[in-house]
Formats: sequence, structure tokens, C-alpha cells
Amino acid sequence: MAKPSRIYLGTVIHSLSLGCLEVIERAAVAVDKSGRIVFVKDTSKCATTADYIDFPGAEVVELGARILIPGFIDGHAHAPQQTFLGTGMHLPLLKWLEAYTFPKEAKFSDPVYAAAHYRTAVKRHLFNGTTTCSYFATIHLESTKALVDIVLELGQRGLVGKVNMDRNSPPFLIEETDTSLKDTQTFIDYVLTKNNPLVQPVITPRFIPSVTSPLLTGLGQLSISHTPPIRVQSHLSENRNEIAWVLQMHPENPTYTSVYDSHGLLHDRSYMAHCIWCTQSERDLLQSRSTGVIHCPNSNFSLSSGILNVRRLLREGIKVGLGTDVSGGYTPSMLDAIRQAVIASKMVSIGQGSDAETGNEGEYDALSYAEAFHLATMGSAECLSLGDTVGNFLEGKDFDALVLNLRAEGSPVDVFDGDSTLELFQRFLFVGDDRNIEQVYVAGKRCK
Ligand SMILES: Nc1nc2[nH]cnc2c(=O)[nH]1
Ligand SMILES: [Zn+2]
Repeated sequence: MAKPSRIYLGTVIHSLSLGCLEVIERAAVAVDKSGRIVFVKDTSKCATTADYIDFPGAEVVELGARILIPGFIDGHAHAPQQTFLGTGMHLPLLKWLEAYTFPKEAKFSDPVYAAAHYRTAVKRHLFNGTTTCSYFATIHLESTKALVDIVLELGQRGLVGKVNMDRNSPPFLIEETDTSLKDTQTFIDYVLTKNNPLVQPVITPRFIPSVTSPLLTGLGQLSISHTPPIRVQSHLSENRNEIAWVLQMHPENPTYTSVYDSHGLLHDRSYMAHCIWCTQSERDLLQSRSTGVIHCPNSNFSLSSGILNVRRLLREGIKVGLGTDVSGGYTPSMLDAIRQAVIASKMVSIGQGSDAETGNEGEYDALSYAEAFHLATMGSAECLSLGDTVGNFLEGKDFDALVLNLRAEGSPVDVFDGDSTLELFQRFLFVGDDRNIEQVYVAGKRCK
């Protein structure tokens, strides 16, 4: 057993599998000096206190009534888009990209501007309890390197992608095919040379309309030229006009999903945002490639894209995680993603005439709070190929954790006598905010 260097005493809640929460009212969580979890013990089952606190040199941290949960994992966010968060929400995807996104992202050609604004964005995610975030940057190499440096400096766990765009883009935000591929290679080398597991590169073609076939092919080859393959993230089947455009551009492919697949971009280290309108054959393809789906409900509502049937994906054995899609979604809060995922699933359920009262395991059953929490932690971890490292408090994983205080100064949550731990937890999920997230840890290091 590794030597505990710190032992947290408090209430633990984490997700072991979809819908299966473990609650330990009085737990001891031991963390070693490299930030790994040494053990999680239910102190009520220990014969003596020596079993969980008596370790030479270990600091004991008493959390009292505070609750310890795993950090949130945002499977899809655009770091430059924090600069126009909450604006342009009256437009659908393609118009929003033209009017808001592309002009704002062009400003990130300046690495100094980029560094200042990336710092604001990363802090905001971190302070909202996002311990791991999968970021899209922009097409700009130096600025994307700056994002990597900031993620490392602030202590977050980040998957970072230099965006590729070599067609159908405005003149102020487009690359040559060769430059795009070369810069992606340089970026990957830059991140891998850091030799820090907290930050990893992701191959990030923006979406099919923005990337030519030769570039997609080059990116697919680049991904599998590494062992294990470099992760791939993109957007898939988000908006119906986008899908029609892709099918018109790629008559050689039967579906949007098969365009990615035929360029070697779908594998078990790929994850695609949205996938709202994927047909059965596309879902079968995602499942057979073990590619994950990142559900971004706020964005799907805000850009009027559609409502994903998450239950169906889960029943079909497809990996599902949650994302904010800042700023298609108007908040970096994963608590909001949890809430909106629950509401989206209820809208699907109601639309199908499902009777929520029956509780039958149907194709359209809404998500429970425990299931939505699972998607925001373990679900995203599995999509991002981080399931063995983070997502819950199993021994040997990294201690990526949030300390919740429901009685914090200015808290939006009222606490009443007799509230059970699970009632308090549900209230945090639906009513709480960053004021309740008192402490944030990534690999054992405090970042808030
Ligand atoms: N939501 C969202 N969809 C996209 N599709 C292509 N680019 C984007 C983007 O920046 N946001
Ligand atoms: Zn997005």
C-alpha cells in the first residue's frame, strides 16, 4: 500500500455505475503524495480509529458536514468562446458561427490576447468544479500552446485541441491544408514533450463542413501513428441544415458519421459532441467503434439544434458523457449540464407519451439525478479514455475532488433539520452553484 500523506474525513458520494451511487456518511479518504487515492474506508466499519488515521506523517483533514464528490468532467467546451458567453442565443448553429463565433475566434491569432482570455475561461471552468475539461482552442498554434500552459499553471486536467479548418471558413479564420496538418503535429509534440499526464493533446477537426478530405485523412493517420492513438474530438449531427450540407458535400458517403469513419477518425479514443440526429446505422457505427458521445443539452436548446435521446444511446451500449459546449451552451457549469440533461430526457419521454409513473425500463425513461451525475463524472471519464484515472473514488485513481459546503456563505441552498445526505446532494445538483463548491482538487492538488 502506498503511504497516505493526507486523510480526508467527511461524507463521500460517488457513482459506481449508471444510477448506482455509493454514499458513505463518515468516510476516510487517504491520498498519497503523488495525488492518488490510497483507500476509501467507511469509518463506521473500522474497529478503531487507528485503522484509518494512524499513519505516520499523514495530515488529517476534518471536513465536518461537508460532502466530498468527484470533480466534474466537461467533455466538450470551447475555451475562446467564453469571450461571448450568453450572447447570440437567438441564432441557430450556422448563423451563430458566422455572426458570433468566427469573428471572435479570429482574435485569438494574437497569443497575448489569447493568454489573457484563456486564463479567464479556465478559471471559470475550474471554479465551477470542472476538474477535467476537453477544450477546443482555435486554429492558431501559438495561442493553443498558451492554453496548454495556462491549464497546467492553474492545475486543471485538460485535453486540448488545436482546431483544424481548411474550407468553408471566412478568410480571417482559415488555414492551408498542409500548414494545418503540420501545426497539429507540432502542437501534439509540444504537449507530449511536457510529459505531464494532466494535459494531453486532442486532434480537433472543427466539423466536416470546415475540413477537406485530404486534411481529414491526414488527421486520421496522425491519430493512429501514436500508441495509444491521439484522442479525436469533433461535432457530429448537431443541426439539420448542417447534416444536409455534409451529405451534399460527401455523396460518396451514406451518412455524416460514415464521413468521419471513412477518414479513420472514429475509434475508441474518439468522442463526438451532440449526435442528436444520428440514425440507427450511425449509432451502430459509433457503438462498433467504441466512440463516445458528449451530450451538451444547454447548447442543443440554446442553438435550437434538437433534443438528444440519451436513454436510447445508453441502451444501445454507446458511451455517453456530458459537456457544456461553451458557448453554444451559455454556462460553463456542469451542474447546469446535469439539470438540462435531466430536462431534455424528460422532454423526450413526455414527447413519446411515456408514463413516468410506471418506472418501467423503457426506451424513453427520463434520466434520474443519479444517472445524470454519473454522466457528468464517470460517463465523461469513459468517453475521454480517462475511466481508469478519474470519475470516482476507486483506489488507485487520482484524487480529483470537490468539497461541497451546502451551508456556505451566500449559498442558494437552504438546509433544513432532518435533511438526509441524499436529499442535500439532490438539492446541490438542482439548486446549488459555485458558492457551494468550496474546494477543488486535481491529482491531490488544491486549485480553488
Ligand atoms: N456548438 C458548436 N457547434 C459547432 N460546429 C462547428 N463549430 C461549432 C462550434 O463552435 N460550436
Ligand atoms: Zn462545440
